[in-house]
Amino acid sequence: MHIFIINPRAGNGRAKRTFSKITKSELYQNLKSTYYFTRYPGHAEEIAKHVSEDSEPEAIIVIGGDGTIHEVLNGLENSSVPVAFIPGGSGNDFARGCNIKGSPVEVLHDIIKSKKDSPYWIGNYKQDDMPVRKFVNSIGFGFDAQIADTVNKSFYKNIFNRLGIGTFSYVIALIQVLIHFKPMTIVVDINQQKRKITNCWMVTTGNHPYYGGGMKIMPNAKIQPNILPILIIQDISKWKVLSLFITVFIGKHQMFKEVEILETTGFTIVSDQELFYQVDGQTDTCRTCIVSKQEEVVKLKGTNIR
Ligand SMILES: Nc1ncnc2c1ncn2[C@@H]1O[C@H](COP(=O)(O)OP(=O)(O)OP(=O)(O)O)[C@@H](O)[C@H]1O
Repeated sequence: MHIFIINPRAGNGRAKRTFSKITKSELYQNLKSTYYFTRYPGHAEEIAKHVSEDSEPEAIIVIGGDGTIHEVLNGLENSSVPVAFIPGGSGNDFARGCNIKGSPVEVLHDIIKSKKDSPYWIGNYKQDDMPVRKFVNSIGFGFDAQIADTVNKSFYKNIFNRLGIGTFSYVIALIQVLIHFKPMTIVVDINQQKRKITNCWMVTTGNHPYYGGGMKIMPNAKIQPNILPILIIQDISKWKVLSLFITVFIGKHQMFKEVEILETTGFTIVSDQELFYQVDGQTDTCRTCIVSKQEEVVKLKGTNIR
């Protein structure tokens, strides 16, 4: 039995339309399957928990965006259940990172016909005294989190998404945040060494290179066990931040001397003040956060991970 979880709100209804196209295919009609539409934020997590606890589905097929796959992988109770993803969101960085390409029916074909699952190493994060959760794409603290928050609350996100230029929202939000942003002072424990970073703009890590709808923020990140690259930006002028973010799209921002990328197995970030963070595009605040790579793999179906 294949189980579809569809977020009808993802991509302004794109996921719903994608599922509707799929249901018309012979491939779907010959498949033993059932489906669930999510009804509210957090529902995909509940559905994934329930179906992976109570049964052994052949695969859970997610149709949505990064927020939906984030919820499903956080709800997954049984890591032997394979998961597959058909992009239907607005940013779709997870699909980009896993090299999932083609029309929805082609992607479904790859999922159903693939003989081998690909391992995917997700990350864990633990904010303050909250339970450990998982991040699928990236987690970032500071400037990028404030941009994500501004985009999520903006009136223009849906307009640009509908026009197919969703990344433009990030450019506008970047300028809005840039005007008021105050760099932070944090302590980061990386590779058993504590560093106090003053005038810090952002600290970000990811399981693959992409975020913000295609920005290659972690150019060297690979889908791999144990290693988490960490990117730190500090002591940079506001004008330089603008030019830096232009180069992020082609992954060349490493050439700025204010950008540092280190390899870690995990890190802890501590701040005296509430710290904005984004995880897979959703935002919140915390004072401390422990970030690491999860040892247990997620089994992915239908990807072309290189
Ligand atoms: N029925 C629903 N009504 C409102 N929100 C929902 C519903 N179902 C799920 N959600 C929420 O929708 C949010 C956005 O979903 P998702 O991130 O998958 O789409 P997106 O934002 O369009 O894509 P991306 O993150 O790739 O840019 C999720 O955080 C999820 O909690």
